[in-house]
Parts: sequence; C-alpha cells; structure tokens
Amino acid sequence: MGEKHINVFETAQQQVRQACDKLGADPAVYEILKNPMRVLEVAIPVKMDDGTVKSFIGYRSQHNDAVGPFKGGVRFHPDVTMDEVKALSTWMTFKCGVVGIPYGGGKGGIVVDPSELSQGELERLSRGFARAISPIIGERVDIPAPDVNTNGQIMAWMVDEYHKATGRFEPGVLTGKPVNFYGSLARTEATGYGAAIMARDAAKKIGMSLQGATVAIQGFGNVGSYAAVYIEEMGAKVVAVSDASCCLVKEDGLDIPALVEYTKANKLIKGFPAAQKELDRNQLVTMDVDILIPCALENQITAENAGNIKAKIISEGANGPTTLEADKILDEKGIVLVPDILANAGGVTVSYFEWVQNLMRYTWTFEEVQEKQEQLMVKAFEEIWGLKEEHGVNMRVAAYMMSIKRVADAMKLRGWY
Ligand SMILES: NC(=O)C1=CN([C@@H]2O[C@H](COP(=O)(O)OP(=O)(O)OC[C@H]3O[C@@H](n4cnc5c(N)ncnc54)[C@H](O)[C@@H]3O)[C@@H](O)[C@H]2O)C=CC1
Ligand SMILES: O=C(O)CCC(=O)C(=O)O
Repeated sequence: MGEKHINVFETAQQQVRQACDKLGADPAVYEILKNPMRVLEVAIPVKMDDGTVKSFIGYRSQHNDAVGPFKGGVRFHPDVTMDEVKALSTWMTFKCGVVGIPYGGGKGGIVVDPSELSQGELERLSRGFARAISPIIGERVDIPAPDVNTNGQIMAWMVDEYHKATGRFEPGVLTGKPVNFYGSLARTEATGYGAAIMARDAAKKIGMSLQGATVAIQGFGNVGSYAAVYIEEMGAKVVAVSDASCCLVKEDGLDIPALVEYTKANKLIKGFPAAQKELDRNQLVTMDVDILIPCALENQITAENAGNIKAKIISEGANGPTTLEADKILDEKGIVLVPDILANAGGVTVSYFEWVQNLMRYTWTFEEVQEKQEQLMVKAFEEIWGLKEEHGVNMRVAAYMMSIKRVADAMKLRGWY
C-alpha cells in the first residue's frame, strides 16, 4: 500500500502519543484523548432534481470538550471517511489548545462531490445534514464551520435549518457565515492570512528575508488563495500554485489578484493565460522555492517526495498534509515546518471571534479582527518556538506538548482522571 493510503486517524493518534510520551503525561491522558468522545453517522435522503431520492452518508465527530464546546468545520468531499473525520476532530482539539481559545475539537463531513449537484440539491443536502446533527450541536455545545467545499451560504442554510429543527434562533451555532448574516469580517481571509503570518515568523527565526523569497502554494481554494495574497503583500513572490487541475509556474511571480479573479470565473486555475508553464499538479511540492505552503488535502508530503523538497520553510495551511515518515525526513533535512495545528489555526481563531460577536450581538472592524488574530497566533508561535528549543523537538511535537498540557489540565480539574 502506498503512503497516500495512510490512515490519517492513526497518524493523529501517533502524534498525540508522541507528545504525551515527551511530556511524561499520566497514561490516562492518552487513554482519554486517543478516541473521540462521540461520532455520529447519519444518512441524509435528498430529493434530486430528476425526482429520484439519493441517500448521502455524513458524520460529525466530537473529539473532546474538556475545555469548551466542540468546534470544527464540515467538509463535502467524495473521499470523506469516518476515520478522516475522527482525525480532523482530534486535530481540532489541539489546534484550539495551541491558540488558547475556549473550545474542544469537532469535525464533520459528507461523502459527496458537490460539483455534481445543482444549487437546489446542495441546499437540500446541507439542510438535511444540519437537521440530522441538530440533536448534538448548539451554540454552547458544538459549533460547526466551513472546510473543504463548504462556504458561508451553506452555513447560513444550516443556521436556518437548525432554527427550524429546534425552534432556537442561535446564529452562533455555526461560524464562517456571510458577513451580512452574522458572519465576522476577516473570517474568509483568516486561515490563509494566518498561514502567511506563520511563514513570515518562521523566516524571521532562520534569518530569511521575505523580500523576493520564492513561494509555492498547493491548493488555490479558500486557504491557498488568501495565503498567496498575504504572503505576496509581505514581499514574497508566489512562483507556483497548484490545484486539482494542474500546477502553474511563473518564475518572476504569478499575478495573484488576476489568478483570484480567473478562478472566480473558471473555478480551477487551469488555462490561466498569464502563467509561464502548466505542469502536473504533483510537481509542486518538490519545486525549487524558499517556502512551501500546502493548502489542499492530507498525505501530500510523503516518504516518497519529502527527500526531494527544496523549501526551507513549510507552513501547513492544510490539515494533515505531512505523513509521519515524511516528518522524520524533513527534520533530518533541517526544514522548519510550522504544523497545521498552529499554521492554519487562524480560521478557528476568527471563528471564535465571530462566535463572541454573535453572543454579544456586536461587530468588530476588519482591522480589529485581523489584529486580534495576529496577536494570538504570534504569541502561540513564540511559545512553541521556545518549547522546541528547550526540549530539542520539532515544532509539531512542541505544539502538541503545549496543547495537550492545556487539555490535560482541564480534564484533571474536571476530575476526568
Ligand atoms: N477553510 C478553512 O477555514 C480551513 C481550512 N483548513 C484546511 O485547509 C485545506 C484547504 O481547505 P479550503 O481552502 O477551505 O478548501 P477549498 O475547497 O476552498 O480548496 C481546496 C483546494 O485544494 C485543491 N486540491 C484538491 N486536491 C488537490 C491536489 N491533489 N493537489 C493540489 N490541489 C488540490 C482544490 O482544487 C482547491 O483549490 C484543507 O486541508 C482544510 O481542512 C484548515 C483550517 C481552516
Ligand atoms: O472555523 C472553524 O471553526 C474550524 C475550521 C476548521 O475546520 C479547521 O481549522 O480545520
């Protein structure tokens, strides 16, 4: 079996195990954290436009709520599995711990290729999922948000359906909503912005100037496109971008605003006229660049390609892009890797700000939100960098050590062990 088929839930468990061992944590801590507290599987019947009924499988995994309500996105993708959702919910617990926001971890997903659905079918599926999980979510219980192939409109439908199913109008039951329906300014930009900030701070640590530094970005959806916009704003040059369709290259820098406009009209990056070359999408990871920002899916940096990676910094915008074997290879090569639970924590951080604004029925400006996001992420980065130096571990292990301690303390105080 190739590394691409690695079970990401086993990866997540091993990441937690490794950090628990390094911390010398009470064995009860890993025993509790190795499995989600609850996983719900639902079948969602949807009336299709042709009059037939199709049943879609969906999941909501609630990993741990010792610190606060479960929190995490919902993904619509044909490759969604229960184990993937369990892994993603585990990562959410520790991501919230890294930035110190009062949430535990959750995640959801539906096995579907949404590009095959009409707008009406997509709405009925989204509403069906919200109805199916409504008994276990709530503004103070479990708060879903967008992830791969989901967006603000889908969140708005889900808030409406939750209201219909429960009789409770709680806009804070989901985050990542449109700005004119209880959403927060700067949420759409937040994950990519954060991944760029983390690459910037890693560059500072190793004495790399961002001015003219070359960057490759895998994935050009919500996270990848904003990572590109912001890293360019910070002075770097985005020379390669990939998505599901291909990899675009331009040695003196791609015109990112034009590429963003192009994808709004064409969905995928393929055919963008201002690129120099169009390559196979898998060629991006090993390109000769200073900074690599993976913003697509799991298991992209593997034992097969890690040895050929030339970037000196990796900022993981995606969840789980690097396998355990690849991590070891990158360590040996001295590459600084900012792990997903820190590098992409900007999304959930601004989701938290959205939720706070919803509970207060108040709004902050775009600048206020971005400033608060940057403060939290930079503080977490510095703490993790300090721990890495102190314990001689990589940033991933350091991030888990810091976060596991927070969750373990809460579990201890609550008497769970
Ligand atoms: N949206 C958010 O706020 C957050 C997302 N993430 C993670 O970031 C990653 C991307 O999420 P979004 O940008 O929201 O999703 P999206 O659906 O907006 O974009 C995904 C992008 O990845 C591309 N892609 C898919 N397969 C690929 C492949 N094999 N090679 C290259 N590109 C490929 C797609 O074409 C698309 O451009 C996921 O791992 C997600 O879990 C993490 C934190 C928050
Ligand atoms: O915004 C959120 O609540 C969660 C985003 C998410 O799913 C993630 O960080 O992976």
